[in-house]
Amino acid sequence: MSASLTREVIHGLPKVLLHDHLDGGVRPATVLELAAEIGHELPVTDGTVEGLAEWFRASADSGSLVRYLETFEHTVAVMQTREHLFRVAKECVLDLAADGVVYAESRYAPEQHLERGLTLEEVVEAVNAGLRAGEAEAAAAGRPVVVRSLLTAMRHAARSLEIAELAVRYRDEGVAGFDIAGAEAGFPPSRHLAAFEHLKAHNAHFTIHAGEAFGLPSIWEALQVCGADRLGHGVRVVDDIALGEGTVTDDPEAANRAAVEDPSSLRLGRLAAYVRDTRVPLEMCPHSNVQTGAAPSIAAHPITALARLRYRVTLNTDNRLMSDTSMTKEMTALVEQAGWGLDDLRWVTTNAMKSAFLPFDERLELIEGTIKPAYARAAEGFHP
Ligand SMILES: O=c1[nH]cnc2c1ncn2[C@@H]1O[C@H](CO)[C@@H](O)[C@H]1O
Ligand SMILES: [Zn+2]
Repeated sequence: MSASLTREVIHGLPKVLLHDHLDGGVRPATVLELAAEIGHELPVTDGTVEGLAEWFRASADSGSLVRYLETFEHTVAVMQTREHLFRVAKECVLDLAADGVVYAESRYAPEQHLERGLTLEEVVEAVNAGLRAGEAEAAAAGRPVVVRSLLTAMRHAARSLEIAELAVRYRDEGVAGFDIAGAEAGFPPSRHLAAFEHLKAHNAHFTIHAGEAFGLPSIWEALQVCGADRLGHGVRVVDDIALGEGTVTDDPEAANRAAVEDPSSLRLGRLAAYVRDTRVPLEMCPHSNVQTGAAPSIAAHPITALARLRYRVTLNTDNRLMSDTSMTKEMTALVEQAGWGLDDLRWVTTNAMKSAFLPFDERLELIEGTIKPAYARAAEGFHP
């Protein structure tokens, strides 16, 4: 089946994206134009869109999360006014719609957009307005997409309670939840307990970047101390899955094979079992992980073993600009390099929709009304 599952077919499939950074998906042409407008100096001087796009990709391709994150300086710099935030948010929605995304959660850290005098509220309102404008334009063009935002607090900073309060205040105006991001090592999520307590007191949703650059203690804290609804990445849960004398982490390619041929040869530790038993959604981002060194390659990415073990796996882009990716590209890479088929793509899409921070009835409507029928039609195409 996967032989005819071409990039074009995949492009036409509905997709659900839970983990996409607004400041990680700015169009390179927009970075170039806005940087010139505000006088922000960019690291490449040839003045071409291609040169800048390549600079982001290559700089992010360092094997280090810290260096990957340094590139955000140049997108955050051009997202400091109402007009610019509106434009970036609107273009994000249009780009996602063009990629076949039908539901997305776009995250960003309001505290990073105050350099030119905006308040936190003004930042959120400008992004919201841009998202709504993008939805309207995409719908008018026949590509309807629902986009909600997640407000991120930076884990090295100290504003998480304020940002959590902001997320609760704007929950009925398009903000679906909260997130913690930034360099992981040395900044455990438990530093932000007050924020999580506030969210729980108000029955609000949150996810935490955990188990990306740092391993099991980070995942354990995110779930058992903080109470996260989902895990951003979570890929290092495989440190707690034994294979032979070692773990999946030691030989992920062998683990992917073993998960298909003999799943019982993979033995889950207590934490790995807890994550699977309680159906914790994993927001997995293969290309980003290869760039930051969290995974060796697409073929050997643990997403395949975790999918075969029936974890609640979702597929995401993380940062479309830095990781030079899209949902179509993530899906196509798994089909071409990791043996995924149409059933797998439908499954991760449905998993993501089930795990969205959107009211249950709205999730169900997208699953029943949009996702299932489109995948059923695609499946017929393979069996005429
Ligand atoms: O993969 C990631 N891991 C941790 N932090 C990230 C990742 N991608 C982006 N950000 C951080 O999240 C901020 C808000 O969107 C970005 O500015 C970046 O610093
Ligand atoms: Zn991320």
